[in-house]
Amino acid sequence: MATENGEFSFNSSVRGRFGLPKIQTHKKAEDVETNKEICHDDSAQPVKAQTVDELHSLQKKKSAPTTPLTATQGPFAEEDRQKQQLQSISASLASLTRETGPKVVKGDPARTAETPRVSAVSLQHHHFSPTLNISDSALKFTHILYNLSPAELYEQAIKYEKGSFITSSGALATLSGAKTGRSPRDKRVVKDETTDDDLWWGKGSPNIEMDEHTFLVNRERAVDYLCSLEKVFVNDQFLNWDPEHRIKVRIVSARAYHSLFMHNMCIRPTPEELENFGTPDFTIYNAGQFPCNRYTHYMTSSTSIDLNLARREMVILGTQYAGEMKKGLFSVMHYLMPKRQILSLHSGCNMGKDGDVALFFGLSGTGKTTLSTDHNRYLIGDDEHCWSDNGVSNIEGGCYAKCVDLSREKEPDIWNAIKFGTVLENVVFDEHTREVEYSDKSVTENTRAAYPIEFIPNAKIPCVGPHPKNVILLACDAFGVLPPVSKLSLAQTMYHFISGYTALVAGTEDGIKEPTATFSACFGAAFIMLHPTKYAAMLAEKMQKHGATGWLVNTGWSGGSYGSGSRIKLAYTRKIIDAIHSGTLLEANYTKTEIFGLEIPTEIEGVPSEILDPANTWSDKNAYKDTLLKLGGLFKKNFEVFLNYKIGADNTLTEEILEAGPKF
Ligand SMILES: Nc1ncnc2c1ncn2[C@@H]1O[C@H](COP(=O)(O)OP(=O)(O)O)[C@@H](O)[C@H]1O
Ligand SMILES: C=C(OP(=O)(O)O)C(=O)O
Ligand SMILES: [Ca+2]
Ligand SMILES: [Mn+2]
Repeated sequence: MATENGEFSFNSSVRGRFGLPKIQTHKKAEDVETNKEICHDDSAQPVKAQTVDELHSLQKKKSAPTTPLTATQGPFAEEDRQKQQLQSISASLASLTRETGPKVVKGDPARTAETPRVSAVSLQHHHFSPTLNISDSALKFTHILYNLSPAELYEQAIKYEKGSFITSSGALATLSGAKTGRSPRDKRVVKDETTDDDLWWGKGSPNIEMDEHTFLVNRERAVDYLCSLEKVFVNDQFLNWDPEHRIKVRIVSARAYHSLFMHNMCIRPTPEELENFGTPDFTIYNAGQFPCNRYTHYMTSSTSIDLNLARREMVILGTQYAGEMKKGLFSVMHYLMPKRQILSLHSGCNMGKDGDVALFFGLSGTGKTTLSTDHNRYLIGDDEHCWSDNGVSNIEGGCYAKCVDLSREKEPDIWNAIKFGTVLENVVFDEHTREVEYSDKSVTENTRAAYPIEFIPNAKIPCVGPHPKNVILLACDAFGVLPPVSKLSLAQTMYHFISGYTALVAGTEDGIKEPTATFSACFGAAFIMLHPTKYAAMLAEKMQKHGATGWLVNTGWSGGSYGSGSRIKLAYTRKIIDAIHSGTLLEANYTKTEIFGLEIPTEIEGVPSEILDPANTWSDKNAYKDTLLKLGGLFKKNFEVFLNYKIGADNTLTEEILEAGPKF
């Protein structure tokens, strides 16, 4: 019987009639003699604690210092280092109008009694006159949760962030709030003397200008918001596995979800690397819960993602979608790397047992993550890479997979990566068993899993490889007229790279919708900073130099457009990709398609031959021709803006590229 306070007890009258016999507690004579009055439950030693607090303190061991102190460093070296680290963080969080950075202290404010505290540190601008007004925020402490471990971040998320739960496989389910995808129209880039000349501005460009002053207004808003909190998360991590071109990034955020996401997505420093981290090369201020002020110049919504290349800072206001941080840093790399003659790529990348590397370009949802994650190959990365004279390197330390309709059978490696440490965004799960229902789109269709790359069993660590042999352009063609695979000439590869086509179907719920074509230069116009032809010229030069072959793979529809046809089976696409990797497709027989002039193979092992030419798969031949012409027209129209550009130093290549588009 349950009592009022939930305990369970027997009714005494019931016990009287049906209960167990009473336990006899008479002392035996021998026990009294040997002084064993107490009845022991077990023979183990009792704990060495007098209080519960003392007992709890026994549970946690202090992390061992990683770098042994040398004699010359002296006993205070560790304290000095900690102080320097906190000073650097206080400098990052300093208001630009007041005299000091915030007083920062390491550790969880809820556990100050048990956290070994380094004395509070704040950055002093000694050159400022002391008459400058001190604000209330300068009188309080901001607790810094610095590079916490996944376990610590789980605890923070579950304790303080609504919508955080552990799923049955051990992943951390989170909600990203009102925004469940990126907000490209809310991106702003500071236009100053340097960027005015360097960057791509105007029609088609993702770089919408803002001035330095407005950036500082938003930066101050974010910093004041973050410093007003009791605690903020700070991640110090790296980008780019190429040690020569590694970038140090600091992410300041207000949510454990954001900190764990970036822990997974950026390269994680070793404890030694962290000790010598020093000053970051780039800093993100993520104040996503707090909106921007729409009375501010250049603001057209309550969301603003602001990039200032001169200050090497990014400010996020009004969106908690975590992908904004990783793709924001990607934009930065699209500026920094080409300056060093390194090509930055919106592509997945993997490598065969023999060292053959393939790149997978494509817009969101076309299959970069799915197809670069291949059980028979080494994964170098799923989304962002650099191609330098040394070969390829992943920019990131993790993967960000779409989870909608995820199945263990079709994508076992991604399925198995969703375990303890993985951030699962916006998924729906059973409230009791915490089994995730991947087909449920109640929150969003863009459900995601972010996990460290080593969660994929055949990840190549370090994530670098030799020069690519195959460059695969992925298009999810919802019109259903592009062939499942075509072999491209260099000029065709450039034409399709600059076009960056895909066609997705917006809103899959009510009724059949027309597919809408998207053209996104370099398969990532939202992230490039220079004119598309700059990246195209570098890609052409590298492909030529290293003898890479270009391919166009349609991961979208076959046998009709969205609504009448069906999506090409993932198993078939995998067979096509296998044939590209093995080199057998290069040796196949080819025929040429009309309009687009694409070379299509007549046979591929494991793929029904009749689907290789889309003309065969449509029952209504007139509808096929009309749709093909329609898509060709869209390509032509999109390319008009590129007609007056030269690609690289070679005039003939430019002419060939213009010739490589659809003809009718
Ligand atoms: N034939 C196919 N090829 C590739 N992906 C497919 C195919 N059919 C269905 N899909 C699904 O399309 C989605 C591709 O998304 P993803 O790999 O995350 O794209 P990206 O990384 O380019 O954004 C996955 O959910 C995958 O299961
Ligand atoms: C995170 C993203 O990348 P992708 O969809 O290419 O995986 C995104 O575009 O928001
Ligand atoms: Ca993308
Ligand atoms: Mn992806």
